[in-house]
Amino acid sequence: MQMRETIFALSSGGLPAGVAIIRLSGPGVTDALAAMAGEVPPARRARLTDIRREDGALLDRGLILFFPAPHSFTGEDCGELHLHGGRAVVQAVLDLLGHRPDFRAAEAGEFTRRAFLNGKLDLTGAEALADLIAAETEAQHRFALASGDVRHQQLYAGWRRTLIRARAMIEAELDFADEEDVPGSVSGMAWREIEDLCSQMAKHADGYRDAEIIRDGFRVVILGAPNAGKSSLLNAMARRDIAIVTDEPGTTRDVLEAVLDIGGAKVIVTDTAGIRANPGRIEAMGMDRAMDRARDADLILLLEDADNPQPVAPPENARHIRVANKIDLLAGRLLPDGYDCAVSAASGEGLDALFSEIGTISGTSTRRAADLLPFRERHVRLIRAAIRHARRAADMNGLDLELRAEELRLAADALGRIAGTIDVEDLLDTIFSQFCIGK
Ligand SMILES: Nc1nc2c(ncn2[C@@H]2O[C@H](COP(=O)(O)OP(=O)(O)OP(=O)(O)O)[C@@H](O)[C@H]2O)c(=O)[nH]1
Ligand SMILES: [K+]
Ligand SMILES: [Mg+2]
Repeated sequence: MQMRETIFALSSGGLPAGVAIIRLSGPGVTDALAAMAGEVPPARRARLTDIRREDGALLDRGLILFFPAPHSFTGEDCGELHLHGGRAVVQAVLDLLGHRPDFRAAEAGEFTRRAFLNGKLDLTGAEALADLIAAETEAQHRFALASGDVRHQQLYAGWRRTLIRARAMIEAELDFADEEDVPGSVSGMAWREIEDLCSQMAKHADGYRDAEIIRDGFRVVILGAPNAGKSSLLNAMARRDIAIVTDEPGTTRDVLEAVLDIGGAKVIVTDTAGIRANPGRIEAMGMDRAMDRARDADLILLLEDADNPQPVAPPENARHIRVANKIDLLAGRLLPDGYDCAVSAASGEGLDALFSEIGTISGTSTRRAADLLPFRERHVRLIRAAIRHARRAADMNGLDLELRAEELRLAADALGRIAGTIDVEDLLDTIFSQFCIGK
């Protein structure tokens, strides 16, 4: 796809910086490079050169690179200017580019959007790239790389081919026979294959919860009676004073969060209001919030004062471990049975063991970071739609073959939308606007 306008942007981070990289893409790249550097450098070779305005004024001395179409990120002619990362240097070069005819500043994600339109990557590839740029933890980093892996595209494309092939077989049968679906016929085989495919797709879609945990974080909620030391524990885990700690029961009313990196995985720890019988009115509101968070948690730490245990019941079916706090107060006395971990939020004792316990439990999800998991809700929705149509087709035994073929077409189309093979125009703005400028 040939665009008329050449786009440019500062693609490196904030200024000032050691080096700033300005990226260009579009039909005007060669002219712009020649005008600024005297000549276009050989393809894909960095050249150190003076960068000058039309009137000959020197703006900087830096590296320029030229990536001729189609072997570039966007598939168009692309250029890069590696400048000294001063604000005035960069501004002068951006101004110069902005004054060229048919040049304009790129919008967020526009380079990647052009790459998609030119077939350099599919939609899942673009989404994985956005995740790679956003990745902060080691698990998110590994996950984004796995998501962008060609095996991911092949998996969905393979499923789609199976559906298209099955439909072709059924349509062939339509052409040759008027009678109903005969067991042992060609389409009988196709139906078994569709059933297998549906279970495979369902299993894949179920992995989305793990994907969410890797991307958005594993949610740990501290729950317990007033004064168990919940806020103290949050502060100790985060090594910062996030929550107010006092010896007054009922200090915490709101939910407070800390985002931690435990063993390379993102973990969100939440402190909540203490739970007790006969609370005051405001306290009761805090308790409601606490229980809401606990219901949504991936893991609840049921915290008790080891010296004065007041157990609190977790929400039904919620995954939880029992943690004893204030073990420094036991002074030689034995800890009662039934705790999974014992800590002192005051001294820090036992925190490492608690972290490693949380790491073990969250690890069942984060260890899957290198697996092929659906990594966007959009994908899961489309996979589930594909399963629905394919199952409908398979279950319509004895029914109109034409209707069944149509359901298979709908199933294949749903999968095609994941990669952006078919009608995605409406999606593009949503997906590409999530990028930063210059990508
Ligand atoms: N000795 C000792 N005292 C602790 C420990 N952890 C917390 N405390 C004390 O226990 C009291 C209550 O601590 P908080 O962290 O406010 O307890 P909380 O569970 O958040 O209380 P609420 O927000 O009121 O529900 C404070 O006086 C803390 O200093 C501990 O490990 N050892
Ligand atoms: K308190
Ligand atoms: Mg508190």
